[in-house]
Amino acid sequence: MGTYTVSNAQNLRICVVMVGLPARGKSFISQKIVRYLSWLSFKAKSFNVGGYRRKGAPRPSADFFDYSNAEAYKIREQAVKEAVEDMMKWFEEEEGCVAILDATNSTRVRRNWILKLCRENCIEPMFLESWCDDEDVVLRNIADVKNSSPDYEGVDSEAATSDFLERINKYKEVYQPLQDDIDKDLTFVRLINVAQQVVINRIETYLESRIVFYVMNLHIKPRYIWLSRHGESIYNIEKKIGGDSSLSPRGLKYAAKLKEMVKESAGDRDLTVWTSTLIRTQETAQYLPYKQLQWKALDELDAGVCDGMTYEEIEEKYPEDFKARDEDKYEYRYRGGESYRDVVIRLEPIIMELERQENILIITHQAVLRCIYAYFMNVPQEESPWMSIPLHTLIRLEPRAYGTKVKKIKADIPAVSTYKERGTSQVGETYDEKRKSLHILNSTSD
Ligand SMILES: Nc1ncnc2c1ncn2[C@@H]1O[C@H](COP(=O)(O)OP(=O)(O)OP(=O)(O)O)[C@@H](O)[C@H]1O
Repeated sequence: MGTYTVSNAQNLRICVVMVGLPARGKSFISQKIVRYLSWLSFKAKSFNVGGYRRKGAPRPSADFFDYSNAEAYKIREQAVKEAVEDMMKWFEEEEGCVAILDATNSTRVRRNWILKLCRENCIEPMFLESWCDDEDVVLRNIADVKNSSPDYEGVDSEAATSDFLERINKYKEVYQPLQDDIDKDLTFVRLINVAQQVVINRIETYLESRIVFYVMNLHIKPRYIWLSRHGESIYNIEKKIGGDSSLSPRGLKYAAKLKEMVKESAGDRDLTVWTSTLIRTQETAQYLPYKQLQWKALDELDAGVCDGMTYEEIEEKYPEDFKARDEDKYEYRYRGGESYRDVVIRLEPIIMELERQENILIITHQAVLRCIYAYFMNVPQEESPWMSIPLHTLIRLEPRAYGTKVKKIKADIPAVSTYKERGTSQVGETYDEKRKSLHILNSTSD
């Protein structure tokens, strides 16, 4: 069943049943939960009923969602049945841990049907309702994602908005929100107007409580997250790993230039700078005129007995370890030090805090940055430790409805490459077409 970073000792299977009117962020929340849990090594998957419905009704108008439309009702029931069937298969065949049933699930009859199926299959049902009566938020959501949905291909945005509002009205006719009294025996969370108010009921397992804590921390305000490695350090030039050395003269130049780069990218936005506790990240942040915070959790992966050595020295002194790390870089733990998995565990509070915050600039180290980047960009574990993240480059992440946009800003100040490919103790890039995906941040596009 794989190794977990947070306990799932009881080998639980959870079905998060989304509830809510259209354009309430159900798919947004579903995808975020899947990304968060996958990053923590839980097998998680979202089953979007809209996607199944599109097979039978690719571009329906609002009338399709009228409950008295018997023909359409059949198609919609078929879609949910197919989604649930696939979900059950996934639990069985792929040993899934958390499935998300992403649909409106707006009536109690529908929810009771799912509840019964879950209980028959030893799956814990957890209802997650997003309730929102803020018309501005709903209109923004429609403009953000619905007008460009495949449902409205070729339809102008005004007509799409008006049809979508009509669709919401059809759902409102039958919608039964979760209620403290009637639903008191269910495990549920209600997010009211994003997370202005959160109601939780019968959350019993640790994993459920992690999910609740995560969704409570989400917000939808536009913001940027900037990531940068520290400037080139003396150890980087000497090809040594770890340590706590100062910046090289070129690294100091980067620190000075970073102030302009951030100013240009952020404009008048206020932001907070997070660094590790190591000298090289603080020297890199020294000219930035923003509030600064140091986090121990942002310190570089601890190389244990290999700290301060070059890769060549490691290969010579610890050949078996050197080989083992190349074979499974995510799991390999340096003697007396850490693995990538260990770093992910200690970064979890950082991710949680990042979700809560607005504009943040993080100045940290190669391995830590790979882990943070992997969370935002959904990079699989087997790839993330091999990503090339060059020195003297500012990365701007912009969280969007269903993903994150990346912009890379190069300082144009030369620096050594600290990238080590599999199977060699030499550092430096040898660009290889076949392994393009591992060099995401070295590609030329933004
Ligand atoms: N808790 C929330 N309440 C309201 N809006 C939210 C919430 N979380 C995210 N959003 C916003 O919802 C939008 C995405 O809507 P999404 O497609 O996820 O809605 P949906 O409820 O899945 O709709 P549908 O039922 O039509 O599939 C994004 O613009 C996002 O900012």
